Amino acid sequence: AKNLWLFFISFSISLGVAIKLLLNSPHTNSNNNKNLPPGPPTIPFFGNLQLLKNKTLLDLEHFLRQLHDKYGPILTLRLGSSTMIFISNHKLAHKALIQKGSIFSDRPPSQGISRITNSNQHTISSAGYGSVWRVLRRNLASGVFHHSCVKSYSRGREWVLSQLMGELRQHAESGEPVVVFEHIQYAMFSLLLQMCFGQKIDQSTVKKIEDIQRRMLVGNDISALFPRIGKIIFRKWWNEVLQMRREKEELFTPLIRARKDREYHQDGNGTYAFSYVDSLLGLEHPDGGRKLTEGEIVSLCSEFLTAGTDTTTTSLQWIMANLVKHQDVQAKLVEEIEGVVGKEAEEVREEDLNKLHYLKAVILEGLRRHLPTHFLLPHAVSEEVTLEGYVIPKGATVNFMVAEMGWDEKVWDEPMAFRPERFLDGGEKVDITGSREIKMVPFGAGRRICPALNLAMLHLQYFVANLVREFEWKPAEGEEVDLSEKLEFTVIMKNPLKAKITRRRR
Ligand code: HEM
Repeated sequence: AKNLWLFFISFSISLGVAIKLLLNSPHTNSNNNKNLPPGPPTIPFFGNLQLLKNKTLLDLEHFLRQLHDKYGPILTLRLGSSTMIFISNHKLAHKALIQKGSIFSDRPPSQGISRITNSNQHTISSAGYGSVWRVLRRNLASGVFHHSCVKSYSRGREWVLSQLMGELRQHAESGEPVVVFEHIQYAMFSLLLQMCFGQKIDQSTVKKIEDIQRRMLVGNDISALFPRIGKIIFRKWWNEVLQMRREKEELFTPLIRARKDREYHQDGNGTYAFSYVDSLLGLEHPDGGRKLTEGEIVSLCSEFLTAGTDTTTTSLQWIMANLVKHQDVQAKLVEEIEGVVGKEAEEVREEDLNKLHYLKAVILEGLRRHLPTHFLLPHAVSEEVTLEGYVIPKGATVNFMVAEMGWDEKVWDEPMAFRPERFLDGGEKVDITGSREIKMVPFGAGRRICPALNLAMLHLQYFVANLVREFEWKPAEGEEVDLSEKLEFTVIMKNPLKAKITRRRR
């Protein structure tokens, strides 16, 4: 069984999703007589074994869709003693995440090896709703992602963009089709590494860190199935993960120590004002005011990189694929950009982005139609609570099917079409934070909303604008853009986009 709910990967997965959820929600037998949300009949002791037939999260999603048609927008599934609630409807999600946000913002406890990789739930995404989470999240959201701090990385973004453009120009000149995913993934990774460690990192270290992050993500945490004895039964696997963790510490620790005694200033040469590590080194742990340990900082940096790269890269690829498929949308976007920056400008600058309304509409449509994470990370309730008259017991895992919400025919006109115009003036108004109402919430909503929402939007706008401004994107010869989905850590393109690019100006 796979445990890609280990961390961000809760978005991905297989039949193990169900099993892992079981482990995340112990001691819920006492829920039998409560008025839980409806669901299919269960087999005593085992629960809904049909869940296990779903090999991937995409299968599970299809299965859940059928159940929602039958039982309504909120349903209960059980596996063993675990209770899992699934919510597919935007109004209910709003009630839970916003109106009852203080109760629905907890996380299920981590099991197995994930306790080691997240330093005992000392990362933002894994921490329960309490003081550790609050301190870590505030540090990231209002420190590192503060407008002025994000702005101080604009030179980093320019540098990464120029590297990316250099690689793509070679393809344009040779006429070789480009598999854009590989290039944007590397670019996004180097960008986040700079923000994390405050310095440009050489290519071979970037590759090594990328590799170790990936290996840890795809690993199977079988040990989580048997929290008490997993370490003994799956000794080999356990040791492998510990070894990977050591490798990660060896790579990260020198980068962390390098920040310890330095002045934070921008020297114009790739050293940036204030990095994530700098903020963590200055942070006081809520338990007794101690500093964070190096191990905890490693886990937090790792979370930062994982959370930020796959999500953004996947979204970028989906958006570019749609621009290749819908040449009219691409042409309209180029026209808008050229109207704002002029035909000969070197690049689309960050200051220009706010003037590009169609660009924003294209990004939003990309996020609505091809959400990289079809589910939010699993939530839990901090106390028993009622929702729509149903009891949500403490210990249950609450899962929000956010992709479904963006495809709801009752909310969206022709939801499966790619039509950015819907977001233009006079079109469908949307608040992607979901505070007022939920229509599409690619970043979640409420207290656990993605703290990097603005940064992620900036990255998407900046890269898409520059990619289409510099090159004309067409399908590679003999290829069609195939929008089939495949689940890895996020929902990616089954057949990665292959495009032929030509420069728009010399
Ligand atoms: C297109 C890009 C992105 C998307 C679609 C996205 C989406 C999400 C979603 C759906 C969640 C879960 C919310 C919940 O459980 O209710 C989340 C959480 C989180 N994201 Fe993002 N994200 C993106 C980029 C980033 C970036 C760039 C970073 C950091 C560098 C980041 C850091 C985090 C963190 C730390 C959390 C955990 C928040 C918490 O539990 O309080 N994300 N994101």
